[in-house]
Amino acid sequence: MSDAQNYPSDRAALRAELATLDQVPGVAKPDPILSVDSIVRRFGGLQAVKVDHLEVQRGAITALIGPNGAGKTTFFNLITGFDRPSNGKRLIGGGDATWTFNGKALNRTGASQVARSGMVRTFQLTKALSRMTVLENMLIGANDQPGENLFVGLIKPLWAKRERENIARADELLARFKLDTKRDDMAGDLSGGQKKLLEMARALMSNPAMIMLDEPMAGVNPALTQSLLDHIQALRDEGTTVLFVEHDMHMVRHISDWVVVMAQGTIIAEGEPEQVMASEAVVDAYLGAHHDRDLGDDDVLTTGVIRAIATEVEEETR
Ligand SMILES: Nc1ncnc2c1ncn2[C@@H]1O[C@H](COP(=O)(O)OP(=O)(O)OP(=O)(O)O)[C@@H](O)[C@H]1O
Repeated sequence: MSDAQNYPSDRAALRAELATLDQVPGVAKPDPILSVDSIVRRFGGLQAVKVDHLEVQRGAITALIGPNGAGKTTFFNLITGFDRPSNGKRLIGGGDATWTFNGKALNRTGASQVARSGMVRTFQLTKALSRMTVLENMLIGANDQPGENLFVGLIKPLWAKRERENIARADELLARFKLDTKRDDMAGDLSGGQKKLLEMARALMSNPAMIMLDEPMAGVNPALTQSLLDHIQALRDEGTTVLFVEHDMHMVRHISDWVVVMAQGTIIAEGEPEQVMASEAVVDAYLGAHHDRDLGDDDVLTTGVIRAIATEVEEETR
């Protein structure tokens, strides 16, 4: 995590810095790793995304929340090169959508190049390749697979060394995510939660500066919830920037340094978790679609409860 020295690794210092910002949509960040301008995506007559300006703070955990259909996944798809803006410069007569990551313009960049530039993502529905082993899935995540570079691919000692390094990195990550005992199992045999962990571990194979997680908690049983939270916080502590979409408000409250709220394609609020989630506009926008959601009640699933369940299950499966 090469950028770690460039920003405060101490969470309190980072949050204190963020607390000084105006809590308004599009507010400038002290050290943005991602900066997005004027991005629009229409599907027929529907304007799914219209973001005028957004900056994501380097080294922070930023949550992107909003009701179903707010445009969160579409926004992820756009900035990671899996979709193109309706006002992209690539299009004839296109407009002015621009976004830069680590100072590099990405609006003309395809998905694989975006990943190479250090911004990797996971998907709402896990994309573990079920007929490949867990280790093989991990190796797909490496940026520099031997077969990808013709020169390296032709010279056996070079690719053999690269392959060994990639396997070592995969084993290290599998151990970290407690998937090492599953290394040679088919990915299709993993539980839903383990597939989420595998996807996150695979995304880390390329040592990204920023990881984007689309609903990391969806389909994860409570036993693995704390483990996922711990992993995400550990990433931030090591200097990786995290941007995640999530409907689980407990998770958002517990681990985010900053929260961005989307509704009907636009950013309607951003700020510190406690303040944003208490704001009337956000509660209105959110509860409009989620009458059953409580943005503030932490009584039911406290971190302590989750941790206790996680420990129990871990002991059982050992
Ligand atoms: N490929 C597509 N074709 C047509 N409409 C689409 C397409 N992708 C998304 N949309 C529409 O764009 C809007 C935004 O969808 P998107 O999936 O980005 O929302 P979201 O905030 O991620 O929702 P959720 O929280 O349910 O995942 C929705 O109205 C959706 O139906």
